[in-house]
Amino acid sequence: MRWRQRCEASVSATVWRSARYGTWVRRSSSRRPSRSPAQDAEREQGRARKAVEAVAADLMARGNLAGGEAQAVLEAQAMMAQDPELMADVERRVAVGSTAERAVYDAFAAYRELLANAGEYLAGRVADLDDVRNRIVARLLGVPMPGVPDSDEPYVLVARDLAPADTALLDPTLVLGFVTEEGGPTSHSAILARALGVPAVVALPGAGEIAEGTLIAVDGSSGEVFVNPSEEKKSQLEAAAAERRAALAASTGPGATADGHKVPLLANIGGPADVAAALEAGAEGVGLFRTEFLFLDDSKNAPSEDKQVVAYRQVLEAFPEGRVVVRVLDAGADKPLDFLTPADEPNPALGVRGLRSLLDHPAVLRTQLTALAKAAEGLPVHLEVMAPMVADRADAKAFADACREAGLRAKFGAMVEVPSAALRARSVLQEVEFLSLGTNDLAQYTFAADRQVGAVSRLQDPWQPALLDLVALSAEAARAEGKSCGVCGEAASDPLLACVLTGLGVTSLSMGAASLPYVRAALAKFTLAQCERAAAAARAADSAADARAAAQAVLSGE
Ligand SMILES: C=C(OP(=O)(O)O)C(=O)O
Ligand SMILES: [Mg+2]
Repeated sequence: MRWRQRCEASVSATVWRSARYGTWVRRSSSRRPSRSPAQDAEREQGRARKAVEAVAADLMARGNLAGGEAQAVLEAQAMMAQDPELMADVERRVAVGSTAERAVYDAFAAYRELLANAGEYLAGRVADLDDVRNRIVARLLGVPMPGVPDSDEPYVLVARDLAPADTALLDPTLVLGFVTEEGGPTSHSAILARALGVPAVVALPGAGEIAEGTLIAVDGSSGEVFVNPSEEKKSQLEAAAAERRAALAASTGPGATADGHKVPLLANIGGPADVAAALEAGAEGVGLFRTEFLFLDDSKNAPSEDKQVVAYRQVLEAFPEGRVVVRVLDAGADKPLDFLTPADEPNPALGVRGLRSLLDHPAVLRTQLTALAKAAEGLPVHLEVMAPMVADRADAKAFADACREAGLRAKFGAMVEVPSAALRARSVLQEVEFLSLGTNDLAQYTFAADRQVGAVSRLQDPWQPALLDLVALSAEAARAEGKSCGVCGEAASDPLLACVLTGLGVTSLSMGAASLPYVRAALAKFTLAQCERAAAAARAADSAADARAAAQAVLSGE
């Protein structure tokens, strides 16, 4: 039997027996607690506060033990637990009669909805929030915390989903791989699996049917899980894994092809908390700083200029002399904000979002640009600022004018997320100095396939030749204008596709920190001419699957 699911996590393979994550414990604390009225509000509020503090301290302690990327994730979780607004909400709910556990559950539910609707990146944090809630509720109920199985034997962990707090302390000599039924490419279980260096396949339908003790092979590079694999399959996978490990170990320094064509490898970050992981993975800078996180605390008002200056400066200081590309607020559609996004749009993805929304609220854009200008003052960093959802030259001009008016000393750029901007890239480039391809939205608008609707995910595949054509058009236009054109959508994090994008003429690649070593190793294996041949072969195909196979065939010399 063989399951197949898109590659979501690390790129190596393992063959071992499965063991199940303690889901019963998880369920006991993730179920909504009953609503028996609290007798003594003050006492309940005290219990809630104590539980929150204990869970935050436990998460911090686990982070200290784990170090590295896991520490940043766990510290972010501890901050979620201690969020003053959440605590105030819990106390309000207790004051009107909830028990502490029920109040925690309901307050987290409200926050959860906000995150889930805030776009792919932030939606990926929902699992972390759920875990914090489960831990607090478990403590209040006096039941054991969620946890991984105790075992002296190495095993492959099969779970509905994994919490960072458990994943962080896993011993990679015991846990040889993960398979989860839930989660996504940006979920922390996938990210931490990559950091641990074990193969993982996430969001695999039917994973829960794998019985404890079954022999399974997990191929993180293809996203395949083989149940009871043949001897031949086992040795094939083991040989491929050994080869990849050797390539990864040899991959350091700036991104470049085998013949020295430089392709700067940059990190996508969602805020200062992601900087440590980016540096550790050797990011040469930041290619996409999503600034939406700053706007989530208060859905009614924009954050003050001072608050923004502090957050931006923290990021800029981390990359002295490096390049940091900041994207101005991308509100609307999958990232709605009450004070900016019209409530009654019949089709929000085609409505007032991204730059359109900022041009309708010039004061919000002005504050953000002024804050960026102040944050960069006196720093040697190469600041670049770009706008999401630029459709044409007029959009690009309006953005560049706003940047100039704010006194911003930076390069101004346009994201290419709307097909019209790719088709008329040379015209857009008359107003701005660089392009950055947001392939997630570009796929959505090219194929009229909502990125939040699973039923049309076939069309969201960045290997679709039509998408590759638009990438090529943008890169050619930038080259003709002597300007740069990077990719900051998910496409850049697929090592094989990264080689194809390079062959199409893209000048930098930006991705989640965890993908950087894999992309760096893949690029270093091939010359620019090979990447160009792979790109031509992919564009000549008629489907995403054929494009991938054609590029693979060229690069493996078939
Ligand atoms: C990078 C992109 O932006 P986001 O995913 O934040 O919309 C994109 O659309 O590819
Ligand atoms: Mg986008």
